[in-house]
Amino acid sequence: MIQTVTLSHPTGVLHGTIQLPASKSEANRALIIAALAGGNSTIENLSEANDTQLLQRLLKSDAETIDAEDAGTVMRFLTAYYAVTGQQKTLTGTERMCQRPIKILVEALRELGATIDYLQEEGYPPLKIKGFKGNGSNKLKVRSDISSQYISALLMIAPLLPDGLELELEGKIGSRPYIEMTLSLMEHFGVSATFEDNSIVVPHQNYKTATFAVEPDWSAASYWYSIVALAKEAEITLPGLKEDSYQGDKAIVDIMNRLGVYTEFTASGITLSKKHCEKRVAFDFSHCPDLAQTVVALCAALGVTLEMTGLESLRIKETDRIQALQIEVLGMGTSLNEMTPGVFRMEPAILTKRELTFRSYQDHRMAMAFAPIALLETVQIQEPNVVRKSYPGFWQDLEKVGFSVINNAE
Ligand SMILES: O=C(O)C1=C[C@@H](OP(=O)(O)O)[C@@H](O)[C@H](O)C1
Ligand SMILES: C=C(OP(=O)(O)O)C(=O)O
Repeated sequence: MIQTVTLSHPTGVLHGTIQLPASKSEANRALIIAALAGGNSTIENLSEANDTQLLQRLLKSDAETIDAEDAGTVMRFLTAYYAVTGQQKTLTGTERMCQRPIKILVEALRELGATIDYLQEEGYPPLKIKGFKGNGSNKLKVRSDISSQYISALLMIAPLLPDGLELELEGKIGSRPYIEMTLSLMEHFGVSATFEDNSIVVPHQNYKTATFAVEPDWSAASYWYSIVALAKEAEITLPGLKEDSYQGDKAIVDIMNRLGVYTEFTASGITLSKKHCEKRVAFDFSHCPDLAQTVVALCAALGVTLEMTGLESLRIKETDRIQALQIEVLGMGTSLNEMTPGVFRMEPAILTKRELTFRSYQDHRMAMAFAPIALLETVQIQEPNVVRKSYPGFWQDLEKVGFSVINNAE
């Protein structure tokens, strides 16, 4: 039996204030660093995202077998955390998590002295973390064009290594703002590092306890930008969002300024309102990959010609997000095609027949990206519970601004 949610909006007119969930990316870094710091740090506004609630539980768990479920940062960050703290653990996850590569991180940790075995396929979870014997190595070359999470995981444990760590990043540095977020949170907890060109140096040092307040999630804000863009009339206030945020997904401000949404920064957050929308846009998602689904769904709904680069990392996330998008936009009468390697293009819809039932592929961002289309016509989203990963209250927030949200089982 497939659970679905049926969405519509009676008027297309929306005004309201929405308190976004806290950033799971910031929260999960703060949890790992606070655990490495020892003592009693305080993390304020900890995210209600399942990825964060899960990590908080697992860090307190004495279990030998740890299930990271579908949470990438939990899997990657805990692999490094258990290694450096010498904890013997079996680390597993969902079927999809065991298809998300982790070889780059495991090989780096092995070079530093960790003993880690693959329990099934070489290069993938589940892992058996068996111990750590520092071997004096503190210089690593690590590929940075697959996932920044490997880099962030190594950086957070780096100050505990006897001689610190010197990382040389090889290849294109993807999702760079997440690496910078990691270094910023490390600094907040007393650890200094340098990041010049493709080299990051973290001397041996101790973390200090601290108080850290997690910001509201800019990735979650992207769905509210889409809602304003598709509304007949709208003014939505999102308290707590800051222009000088640690989060790279604040890039949504400039992206959506071209797609019909104006952002006013106020002392208490941001207020979104409608403005002119361009008919042809091009964006590079190399440093904000989690925004791509939001933008594809919106441009398909608006009939905007969209060209995109920087989508490589989407293949190995909660689902193959490129393939999922290519399938789902077909139901909207358009297609997303790779014109040349790495360059994707989507033209305005040419078909009028629209089958607006969207699959979510066990991916929270597929469900949330396509939901705003309910402002144009009734939409069904399958497996709506996937939003718990980052934004458990998403459907309830839609109801706060007048959406009809009907849960049903097909
Ligand atoms: O470090 C993080 O918190 C994240 C990094 C990104 O992954 P990649 O670095 O694999 O692109 C992003 O997609 C993910 O949602 C969260
Ligand atoms: C890819 C994501 O998260 P993770 O990699 O941590 O599973 C996401 O939240 O879009």
